[in-house]
Order: sequence, then structure tokens, then C-alpha cells
Amino acid sequence: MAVSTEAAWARVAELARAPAAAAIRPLMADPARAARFTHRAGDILADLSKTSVSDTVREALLDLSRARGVLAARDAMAAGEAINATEGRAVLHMALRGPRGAFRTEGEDASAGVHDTLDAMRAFCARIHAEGRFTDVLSVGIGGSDLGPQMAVRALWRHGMPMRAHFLSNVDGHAWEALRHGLDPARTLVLVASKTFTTAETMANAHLVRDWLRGALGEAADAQMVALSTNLDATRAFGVPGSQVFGFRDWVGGRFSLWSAIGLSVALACGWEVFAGLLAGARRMDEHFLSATEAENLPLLMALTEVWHVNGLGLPSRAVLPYDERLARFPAHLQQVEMESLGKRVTLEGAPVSRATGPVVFGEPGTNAQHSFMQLLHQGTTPVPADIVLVATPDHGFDENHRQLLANGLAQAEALLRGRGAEEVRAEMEAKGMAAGAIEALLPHRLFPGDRPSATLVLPRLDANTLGQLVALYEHKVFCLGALWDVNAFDQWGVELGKQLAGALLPELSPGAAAGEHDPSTAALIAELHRQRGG
Ligand SMILES: O=P(O)(O)OC[C@H]1O[C@](O)(CO)[C@@H](O)[C@@H]1O
Repeated sequence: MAVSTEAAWARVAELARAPAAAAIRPLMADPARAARFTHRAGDILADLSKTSVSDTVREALLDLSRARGVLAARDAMAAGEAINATEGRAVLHMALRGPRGAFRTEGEDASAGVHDTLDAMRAFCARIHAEGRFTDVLSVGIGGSDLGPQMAVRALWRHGMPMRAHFLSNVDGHAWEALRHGLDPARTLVLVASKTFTTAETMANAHLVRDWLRGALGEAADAQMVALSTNLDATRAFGVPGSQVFGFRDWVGGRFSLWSAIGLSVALACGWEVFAGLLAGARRMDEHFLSATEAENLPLLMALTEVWHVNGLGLPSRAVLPYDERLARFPAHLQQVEMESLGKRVTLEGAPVSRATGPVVFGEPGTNAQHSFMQLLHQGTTPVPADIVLVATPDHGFDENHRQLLANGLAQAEALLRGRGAEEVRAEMEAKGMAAGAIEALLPHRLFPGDRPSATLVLPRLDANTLGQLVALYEHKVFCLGALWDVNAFDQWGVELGKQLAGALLPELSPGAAAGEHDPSTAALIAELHRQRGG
């Protein structure tokens, strides 16, 4: 019999109150556990066994998923329903990588426009590559109009690919200052990537870059500006020739827009086949997400594991550790995808949530992370679940390095799980001939509690297809968490207030400007900045 949502949450809470709820090591005594908690989706293998999710807990979590109707919500998303209720929009990033005719919304074929745009993007790339005039592409954008493409180019660009890509996001002039000296205006194609084409930072930087082009090339410079946006009026007003505007629809959320025209920088820099491979990989994960049963649905199982960590065990953060330098920007991309989606405090109906929602997500590539923040994961007071991403086969020939990399990734997960008890630490120090007093003094500092959770994802190799699968896997995980927590994962009202206040503060920072009404702290800081800036 189906359980109610409240009964399902109560069952999860009850299991989490059990004395050994957070213990993982006893579960690992079961030799079949690793296989039972390891899942495949497309080319990705995910070992979720190094967590305290027992079979009983998993059943309770699956009951919760059924009670919350997660798979029905998934189907509503795929059917083009306006599930982004606060913005009255469908959520159809899957249509960006789906086959023609696959997705509809409001009675229209959403895929038709997608494929028209893809055709235009492909033809544009072919022309730019054939002409050979441009060696560099500069993409000006921020947030979802920057992080996804930047992450993908970092992961997929190889020497010999058609163009070099650069990304300008921060309104901090130092970012442009650092970039512009390395660019030849005559050989740089500029993309202004902005869903709304109103984002202050992007528009400020777009003007800087256009001034730079015009300074070098005169009015002809405008011909090498390209716009990627839903706001065609604004791109026209900015003066971008219509043939160089690539659009998308408002049912593409900014943080899910890598697959849209926003991904043009990937296609230009890496080649069309790479961009097409990215889309194909994401589609492969979509097919898994849309067809797998609850018990085999990897995005859902990862979401349920997160529910256990956040709501069951009260763990407020998660680390993302790709053991691949090419995935250096993957944690940054996920930070936006996850935290902008799930950093919510009211339900879809507008009531305060009754339990914690999105955790803090942070990360760095391994092994660098080990020499940075992993100390806290091993010995800090609050466990931080870690996602460890391994790539079995590298693209380079330095196999010894790669073995070291993999050994370190595996070792971190093992160390988090196993910990290190007093007997082992004492024996090690005794073997080194240390005095008994010194051993006892050092002992507490050298203990590792263990039982710290991690998930290990293994990709056979990192290419466009597997990267597409990986990114889509996390997108769908976020969707499931939104459905489980009953929050809208597709709006981002929380970014508005800061934008508005920055707009109000801007004139107050002009020389001699009068200060507006502020709290005493902000007022004093404005006065101090005026003093230090000499005005
Ligand atoms: O693409 P746009 O409209 O310039 O927006 C950039 C980013 O700003 C946000 O709206 C808020 O930071 C993100 O959701 C979005 O990805």
C-alpha cells in the first residue's frame, strides 16, 4: 500500500534516529553490498555503497520517492507542463538534446525550433571554420551563460581544435584587462551570451569589448559580434546583425542552457562534432532518466542518498572531487546548478519548508583538493559527503601519473570510510620507536573517525559524450531533489535583491555623490571607500 508523504518522511527520520544510523563499516561486512549499491547509467558507473544507506533505508527512501510522485513529476516535466510555477514556464532543457518531434509544450513542437537553431549554429560554425579568419572566440556572459560552456571547453578542448576559447564573466575590469592583451581584435569573434540580454555585468562587459573592437577596426567591428539570447529585441537594439543572433526559449533555465545556443562557444572552439557529442551524451542520460525504474534510476538514487545525508543525518554540505584536471570547472558548474536550484526555503505552494533543502556544494579536482580542504573531511567535526569522479583511461601517455591519480581517488574514499583507530595508530608509532608518552600525546590528533560517506563515479574516458552524460546526470538529480523537497528548482528569486541594491548603490559611489539610506555598517563602508578612493 502506498504510504503518505508525511509517513514516508517520518519513516526516514525514524531510521535516521537509530543509534548506528550513520555507520557505514558494519554495512560493508556484507560482501554483496558493493554490487547491490553500484548502478550503471549509460557509460557511467556509480558506486553508492560507501554510505550508511542500508537496504531498509533505501526502501524507505524509495517509498518517499513514490509518495512524493517524483517519477510522475518527471513525466510532467517531459510533457512540457509549466512546472516552473513561479515563472509560469515549462522546463524543457531535455528538448535541446532530444530528437526532432520528441518534446512539446503549449501545443507546439518544442524540438522543431531547437533543431532549426542547431542547423543554423552548425552552418555558422562551418562558415567560421572554413573562412579561418578567427583564431579566438571570446564568450561574454555570466552564471549559466558562462559556467557550463566554460566547464565544457575546459574539459574537451584539445590542441589542434579549430579555435581557442576565452570567457569573460566578472564585471571586475581586471578580468578584461587580463584577457585583452592576449587577443587580436581582428581575429577574435565575440559572443554575447545572455538569456535575458539585460544582465548588468554582461552588458557592461559587452560594451567594453565592443569598444575595444571598434577602437581597432571601426564600425566594421560590429559584424564580428554574435548574440546568444532569448531577448531578440534587445540583441537588435544592441546592433547585432540578425543573421548572427542564435535564440532559445524561456523554457531553458540559465543553468541548464549549455545545450542551447549558449553552447556555441563549445562548438566554435572544439568543433561541431564535439558539441553534437555533448548533446548525444546528455540525451543518453535523459533516456535513462526517463525510462529506468525507481530502483535503477541513477539520478533518483543519488538524490535519495542526498536526502538521507541532508535530512536524515543533518549533513549540510557536499564536496565534488573530480579526479581529472580537465574537470576543473565541473564543481563550479555544479555549484550553480545545485545551489541556485535547491537553495530554497518555501515549498511550491509558498509555505515555509519543514526540513532542510539544498546543501552547500563545493569542490576542486583531486589530488589538489587533498592538499587543501580534505583535512576537514577526514577529521572535521561534521562529515561532508563526497562525490569522487574517476576517469579510467586518460588521453595522455603518462600512465604512471594516471595510476597515481586513480590510487589517490580510491584512497580518499577508502580513508573516509575506514578511518583509523587507536590500535593501528599506536602500533605505527611504536614501530617507529617513539616514546610511550609522545605516542599517547599524539594519539588523539592522529585518529580518523571513519564512517564518512562518499559516492564514486567512474567514467571509462572523458569525451564529449561521457561529459554530456555526467552533466545531465546531475541536472536530473537536482530535478528529483526539487520534487522530493517540494521546492521549485527552476526559479532563482534569491539573486534579485542583491542586483537591485547594487543598482541603487552604484550612483552613490560616484565622486561626491550623497549617500542614501543604509544600515550603519553599509553607510560607514561607503564613506570609507569614498575616503580611500579620494572622492
Ligand atoms: O543569461 P543571463 O540572462 O545573462 O543570466 C545570467 C545568470 O544570471 C542569473 O539569472 C542569476 O544569477 C542566472 O540564473 C543566470 O544563469
